[in-house]
Amino acid sequence: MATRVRPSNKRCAVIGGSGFLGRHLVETLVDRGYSVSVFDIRQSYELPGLTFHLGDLCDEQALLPALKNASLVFHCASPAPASDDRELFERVNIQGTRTVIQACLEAGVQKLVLTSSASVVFEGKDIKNGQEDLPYAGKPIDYYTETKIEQEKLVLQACDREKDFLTVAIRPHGIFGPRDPQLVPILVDTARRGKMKFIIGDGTNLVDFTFVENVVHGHILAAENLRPNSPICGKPYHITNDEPVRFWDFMSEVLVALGYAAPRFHLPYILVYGLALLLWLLSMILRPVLSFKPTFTPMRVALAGTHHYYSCDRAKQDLGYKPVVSLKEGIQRTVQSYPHLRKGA
Ligand SMILES: NC(=O)c1ccc[n+]([C@@H]2O[C@H](COP(=O)([O-])OP(=O)(O)OC[C@H]3O[C@@H](n4cnc5c(N)ncnc54)[C@H](O)[C@@H]3O)[C@@H](O)[C@H]2O)c1
Ligand SMILES: CC(C)CCC[C@@H](C)[C@H]1CC[C@H]2C3=C(CC[C@]12C)[C@@]1(C)CC[C@H](O)[C@@H](C(=O)O)[C@@H]1CC3
Repeated sequence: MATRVRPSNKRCAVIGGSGFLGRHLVETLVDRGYSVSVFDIRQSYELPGLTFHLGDLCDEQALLPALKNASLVFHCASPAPASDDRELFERVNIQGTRTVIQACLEAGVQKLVLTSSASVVFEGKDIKNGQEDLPYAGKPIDYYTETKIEQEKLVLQACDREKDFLTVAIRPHGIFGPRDPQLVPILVDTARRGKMKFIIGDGTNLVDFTFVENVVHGHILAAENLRPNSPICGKPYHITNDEPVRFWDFMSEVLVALGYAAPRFHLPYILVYGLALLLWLLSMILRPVLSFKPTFTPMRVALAGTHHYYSCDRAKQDLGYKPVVSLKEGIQRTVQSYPHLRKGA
């Protein structure tokens, strides 16, 4: 009779390990002596001793070899928010997450750490020092957020001590850092096209931007504290830099450090939001004949013109979390990592 090998608790799998956050997570896990296997639809780098498994997370048979002998799985894969593709989000974030849970149970995985998002409670209205007990957004601002909500519910509800399967969700907000494909590149592209002259609203709205290494730190603490008797089982945790900053100050600091002018002229929030909504509707109606992607989507305008910052007190208390890199240092390290995005480069 075959005996079931108890997976080593230093053996883990990272689903989405080729992505921005996933790769930072993988590198830190390897540094800390974990044996890591990466599952992704693409391979974006190589590291000695790392095993890559290429496949779609919606395919359980493709997933199983990557989870073999792993006691811990991090799920940080998602289609990019900018794709705005409802069918893709539903397939990957909802159906795919069901498949991930099923595959974990089949492979005997004991812990699943999901990368969720603080946006699961954001409806485009101000959130100041939001706690984890805020209700999920009743009217999510886009399909990405809508499916992140369902994904988080699936993972947290799957937590089952009887089955020896424990889950936890990390909700980061506004991740930035070296190799980010989103925040700084989109900002610079907008500036290069001369569209970063305006501040949406009065410019005093506070938001969280979180340096990627702090997000990684939160994930690893969650994994290491996930035990049958721990209070973190089945719960979500905000992970932020714990330094809310004015959205437009952050944007200006990054732009100026890369050689671009900071935005100066104010435009009323409601006007820009209305225009963004109109453009988005037009792009939907014209989709069959003309494809264009507006820079100022309703989601980006809402994020640029409202307060959205979150308390990470629960993570401090239950996980012993404390940011390891300050906002100032995070911005410096990020800017230095993008020489090709400097003005004139
Ligand atoms: N970037 C942020 O500001 C931010 C903030 C909060 C939460 N998050 C969450 O963090 C996670 C990682 O985000 P990121 O910014 O690193 O994104 P990313 O696009 O850099 O990484 C996502 C990875 O998932 C992979 N992937 C997508 N679909 C897949 C599929 N069907 N099968 C296998 N792999 C697939 C991609 O190839 C990619 O490597 C996501 O779950 C995202 O929702 C991101
Ligand atoms: C065109 C300008 C007005 C703004 C240019 C910068 C934006 C591209 C970013 C500013 C805030 C960012 C952000 C996200 C994407 C990029 C921005 C809109 C997320 C929506 C990405 C997905 C995450 O889950 C969200 C989160 O909860 O952290 C991000 C929120 C901030």
